[in-house]
Amino acid sequence: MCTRLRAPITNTCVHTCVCPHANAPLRDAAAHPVPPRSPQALCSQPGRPKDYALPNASWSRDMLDLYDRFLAMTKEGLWKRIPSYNNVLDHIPESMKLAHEKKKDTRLFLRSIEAEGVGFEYVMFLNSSEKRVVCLFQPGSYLEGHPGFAHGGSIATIIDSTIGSCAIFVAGRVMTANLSINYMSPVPLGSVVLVDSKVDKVEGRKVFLSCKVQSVDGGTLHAEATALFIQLDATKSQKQQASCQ
Ligand SMILES: CCCCC/C=C\C/C=C\C/C=C\C/C=C\CCCC(=O)SCCNC(=O)CCNC(=O)[C@H](O)C(C)(C)COP(=O)(O)OP(=O)(O)OC[C@H]1O[C@@H](n2cnc3c(N)ncnc32)[C@H](O)[C@@H]1OP(=O)(O)O
Repeated sequence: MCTRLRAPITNTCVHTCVCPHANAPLRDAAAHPVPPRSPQALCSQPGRPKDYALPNASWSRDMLDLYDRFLAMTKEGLWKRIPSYNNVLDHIPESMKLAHEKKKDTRLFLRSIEAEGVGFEYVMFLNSSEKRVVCLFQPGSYLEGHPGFAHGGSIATIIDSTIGSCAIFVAGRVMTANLSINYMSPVPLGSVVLVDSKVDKVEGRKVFLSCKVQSVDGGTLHAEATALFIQLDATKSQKQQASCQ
């Protein structure tokens, strides 16, 4: 089942697919052990690229419970799960692709580690009316910085991508012009954090956003960030594209 979602400002349609199987009813975690669930088992759509933003065997109980909570909220219609592929072009509707953009052997940075559970395990949910994207993030063991904790660059990456996805849904194609992060508490590898981003204001092509990275129980503020994204100027980017043909 796919619902077409109109981004409020740029009138872009973004397909968000809510997998019928993934709408599993909320589990009573104590009563039911967590069966390993692979994306293929949950939601494989023939001909579609693999959607990585679905539970897999590496997801902890915290991650699965949080996922179930947000998935339940998608039923009320305010929240939509954002599918996630390993090539950035798979996210862009054909109508928004630039003429020269053809799929090559590239990978979205966050999806560049194929093995489950050792890289960026994450799923994003969009609340279009609040201009907000929340990302459930479980950093894997290959993202280590200080022993046992996620590298600051991996935190910056998940923040940049969450805030960036929020900016995209409000302003279409954007690029990060400025990202400022305060790190308050290190994120343990394997833990689950909520990356909660929102648009604060839009001034012409400038989109100002903010973001907090918190523990699931809300008790720890790991980081907070502000960012400026610039909506790409079609003429400029085409000019740039022409120059690099
Ligand atoms: C499409 C819908 C699909 C739905 C997708 C759904 C989910 C997404 C899923 C997958 C995708 C995954 C991740 C996507 C999310 C995030 C993507 C990551 C984003 C990045 O990782 S991206 C890489 C890092 N990023 C760069 O590599 C940018 C390098 N940079 C430039 O490319 C230019 O710099 C640019 C384009 C930024 C601006 O260039 P430009 O020529 O277009 O605009 P210009 O310079 O005229 O600036 C206009 C006004 O912004 C002000 N301004 C500019 N920069 C400023 C700054 N730093 N501080 C304060 N003010 C600033 C000026 O002062 C002026 O202000 P004013 O108008 O008031 O004078």
